[in-house]
Amino acid sequence: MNGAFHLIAATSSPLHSFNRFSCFHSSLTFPKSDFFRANSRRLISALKIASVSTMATQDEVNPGNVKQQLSKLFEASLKATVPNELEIDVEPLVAACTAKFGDYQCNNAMGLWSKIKGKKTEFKGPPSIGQALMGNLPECDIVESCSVAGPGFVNIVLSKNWIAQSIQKMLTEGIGTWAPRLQIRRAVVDFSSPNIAKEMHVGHLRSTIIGDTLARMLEFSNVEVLRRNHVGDWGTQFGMLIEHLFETSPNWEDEKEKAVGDLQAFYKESKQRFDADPAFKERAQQAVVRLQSGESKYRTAWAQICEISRREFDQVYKRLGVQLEEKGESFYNPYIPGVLKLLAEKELIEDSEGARVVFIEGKDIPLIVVKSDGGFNYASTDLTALWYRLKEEKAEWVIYVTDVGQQQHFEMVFSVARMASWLPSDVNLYPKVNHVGFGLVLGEDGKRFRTRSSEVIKLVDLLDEAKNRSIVALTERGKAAEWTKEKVEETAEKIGYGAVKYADLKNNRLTNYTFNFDQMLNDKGNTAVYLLYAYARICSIIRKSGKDMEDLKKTGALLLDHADERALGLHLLQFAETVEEACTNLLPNVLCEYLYNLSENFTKFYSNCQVVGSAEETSRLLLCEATATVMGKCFFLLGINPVDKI
Ligand SMILES: NC(=[NH2+])NCCC[C@H](N)C(=O)O
Repeated sequence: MNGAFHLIAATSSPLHSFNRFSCFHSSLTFPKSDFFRANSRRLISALKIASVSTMATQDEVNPGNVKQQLSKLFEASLKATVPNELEIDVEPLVAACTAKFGDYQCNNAMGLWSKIKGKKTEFKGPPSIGQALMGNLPECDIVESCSVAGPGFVNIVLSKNWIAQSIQKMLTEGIGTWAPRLQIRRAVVDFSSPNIAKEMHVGHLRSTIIGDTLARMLEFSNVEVLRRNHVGDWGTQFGMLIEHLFETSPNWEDEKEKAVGDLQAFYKESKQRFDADPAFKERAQQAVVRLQSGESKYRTAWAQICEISRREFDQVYKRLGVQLEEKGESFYNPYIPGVLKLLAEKELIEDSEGARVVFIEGKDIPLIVVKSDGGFNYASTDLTALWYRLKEEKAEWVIYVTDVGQQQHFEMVFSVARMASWLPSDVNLYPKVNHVGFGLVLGEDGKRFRTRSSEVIKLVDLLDEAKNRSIVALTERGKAAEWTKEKVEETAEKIGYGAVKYADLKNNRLTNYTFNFDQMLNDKGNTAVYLLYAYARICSIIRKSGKDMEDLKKTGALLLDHADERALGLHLLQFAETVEEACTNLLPNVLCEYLYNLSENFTKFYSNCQVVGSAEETSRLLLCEATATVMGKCFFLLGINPVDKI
């Protein structure tokens, strides 16, 4: 900002756009319309407000976030437009748009009109408010021109030089400068969280994939993320497992894994005995008590069973490249009595039919925190875990990724935390909690995704199949002859696992999604395979140019003269606000959609603008580089490993 403010010249038709730089520098000349004359004094004060507020908030605003930057400008304009004495506080409503009059739109006029209608102002309706909002915009480098359309929408055309400069700045300073600015420092993401001794199923796969992406987006936003695997390692099922182990393998301690064999089969056997044999059931219940009271033999057997499960889970995490830190249900167990005491002191706990419960306003059923047999349950553990995360780990945002079926459970746990004042009553304030629910994974028959014999699908097998199918596809493309076996395998893993992740993430997470290998591994359409190919193509354009990109970034200039260059540039610049939206609203599909559109924009640019060998080669190579940088970051945030050669 150069300190001098430009005012805007209005044309006779409010629908007609005008050039923002068509007026003066140091002297203020007002447009001829009556409206602007009547408002001249307020315009000047608006400009003063604008200069102050921009300075005061400068370092909070993300330089890559267009929406945020425009909102700041409209905030100043709103302050100037709404007479102070009305005491109306309005948030700027700025959104990207595809209207032919602009790139962004400010939609405040109608809402504002409904608030001031009938009051004494000079406004005659939404269009005149729109005009004023436009007229009161502070001068800036961002906007090229504005116009008012229909019921007061202010359309904004961004300056292509500003778009180009912002991209070039990102190229030299790094894409980290476009990261969201969140108000928090530490978050917990509770995801994956399978149950020990049971199969990790496709629901856990969804949780793992979605949770990892959310954690990555938060980490990109410079938030410290505690990636928590809240494994189910403390249920009553351990009584039957341990008892079965002792009875079937007296030498279990020496035999270790051999004693258990296949954990799922072992679980099934012990469950069958538990259901069929009352004497065994009795012994199993005794075993739970002895385990929970800390008897060493029982603890050792428990740890051994957990270890076997853990190793199986790790095979899945390793394939997916997902980091998690296990703090299972058992971790919180010693803290439960203390936490319940805190709740009791606040008089939140009551006796009900032998159990201890918390009644929650607006809910028909209470949250049971101590069962009638005196034992703790899933809810007592989750309440305690939440307390621990907020109070001990000092997390400011706790996010739970599970299927939508658990929504009610989490709503109740969150309500109790609010009743205990661990959380503010305003759900939008930090510390904050969110349940990130997701729908079912369906098979092609439209039913729950299972094996033909209706067993739970082993995730390792599923991922292996994605990889093997990718090897077949690469072989068909002649890569097996061209590349080493390792390279084929590595590429197939990236494509295969990437395809599974993307197929899940691209849907709105709340909807059920159908698992279909043919669809997700198709190289056309909105798939990871298509996107990975697009990325590899861009890398190869840059490689084949033979230019030193680091050098070009410093010496070359990026211009966006062709319409398709401008469209691609604008889309690149919208990365910052998109990732912020995906992250704050916990919606990875928003980022997927962005990535797909980016690839489409690039294709259009590349088919209409010659890159290598053209007069604009330097600028266009920089645009290719920026596209590869943003795409690469999107892949990273989605947990997909790109390949630069396919
Ligand atoms: N804090 C939590 N409750 N996290 C989710 C746990 C998911 C649970 N183990 C399940 O498999 O359904």
